Amino acid sequence: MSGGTAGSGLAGVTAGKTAISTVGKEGKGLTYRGYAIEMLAERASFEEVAYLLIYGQSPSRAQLTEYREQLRSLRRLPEGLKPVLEALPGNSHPMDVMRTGCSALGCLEPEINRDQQWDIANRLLALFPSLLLYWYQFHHHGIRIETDTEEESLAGHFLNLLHGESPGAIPRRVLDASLILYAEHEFAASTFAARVTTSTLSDFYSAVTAAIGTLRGTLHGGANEAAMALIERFQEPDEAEQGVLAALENKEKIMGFGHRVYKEADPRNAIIKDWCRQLAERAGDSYLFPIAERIEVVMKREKGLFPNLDFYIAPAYRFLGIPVHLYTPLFVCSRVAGWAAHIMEQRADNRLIRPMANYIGPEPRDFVPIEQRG
Ligand SMILES: CC(=O)SCCNC(=O)CCNC(=O)[C@H](O)C(C)(C)COP(=O)(O)OP(=O)(O)OC[C@H]1O[C@@H](n2cnc3c(N)ncnc32)[C@H](O)[C@@H]1OP(=O)(O)O
Ligand SMILES: O=C([O-])CC(=O)C(=O)O
Repeated sequence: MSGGTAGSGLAGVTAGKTAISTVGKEGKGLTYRGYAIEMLAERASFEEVAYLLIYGQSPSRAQLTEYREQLRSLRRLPEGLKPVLEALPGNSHPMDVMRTGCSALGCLEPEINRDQQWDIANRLLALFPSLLLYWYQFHHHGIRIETDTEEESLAGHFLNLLHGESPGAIPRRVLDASLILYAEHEFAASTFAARVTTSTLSDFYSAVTAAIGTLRGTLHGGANEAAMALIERFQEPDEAEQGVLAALENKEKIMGFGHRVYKEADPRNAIIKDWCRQLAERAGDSYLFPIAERIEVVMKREKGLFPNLDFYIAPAYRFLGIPVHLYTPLFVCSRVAGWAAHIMEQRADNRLIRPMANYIGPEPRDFVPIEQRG
């Protein structure tokens, strides 16, 4: 883009190279390190995918066993973090808790040299569910939980800390699949924020903290909570249809629909929708899933728009008994794997990311000192 102005919001601009994933490339859909998302979501585990993203190759069986063990050993909160989490208000948005918790960890366990980057990535991956649920249980139920469980997977660990018991196979599997779907997405806004921060030679925690703050907004990761808020407004599909038509008439955005890169469909949607349908059947649900499906039909008919990953993940998480304000933090718990891979990739071939702006302000003019102004 030399000379001209990039499209608004950098739409359509290629801003760098990556070997981590492809998004919306013709014939390639969504791949992590060359593997199709459909195969990963069906056949792999989240830990396997995190390893693939962070280390650049699939683990052997022995490596995966060792990696799971390593992550399990990193779940305990540092003592210094507990008072910080306890001091935060109970009515904070949990994304603010994630952002502050990550930043505080950067003070408690700072990155002194680059060789630590793999350890820090794994520590964040292992610790984020503990951090979030320690704060949540302390403020919402008045208890100080132990954050190391015997659960093998992050999904099982999260549900165990949330519900206080080991989850069943289906909830564990669905949450695991959703984490695989959330793990990585090329130069999404939060990842780009992490790369910009990294490009100044800043530390790992600063890059992840910037990414968390960027994910929080409803045009990005915050859309999953906003989608649930929309779906919950309605009691049945006809009401949802009328409500969505009225919102569109008002030029409101329907969260969980559309995408900057995908033009016809988000390949992750079919996978999460299928899991959501299964959970609805298990729960004997007769309204959440039909309402969501009606909204999908209306959005296709009225706007030609399709659901992105954030839409059906919302009712799926509801069926898993996850409070709505923990949806975007769960996105963090997974995406930190992708962010970590991008931070490392940026560091390996770094140049300061610093574009230019087209100036549209006033022409040069004389400055009038304050005492001479009216
Ligand atoms: C995991 C993720 O982060 S996926 C993204 C999650 N975010 C959301 O679901 C938020 C809702 N979706 C959106 O706001 C957008 O589709 C985005 C932000 C994802 C992509 O945005 P952009 O590529 O900038 O598209 P933009 O916002 O310009 O939309 C293009 C047109 O489609 C419309 N449109 C796009 N998405 C929506 C939507 N969800 N609801 C209603 N209209 C929409 C816009 O109003 C605009 O219409 P216009 O040309 O008549 O003004
Ligand atoms: O790629 C994007 O812009 C947003 C997205 O779907 C993701 O981060 O998963």
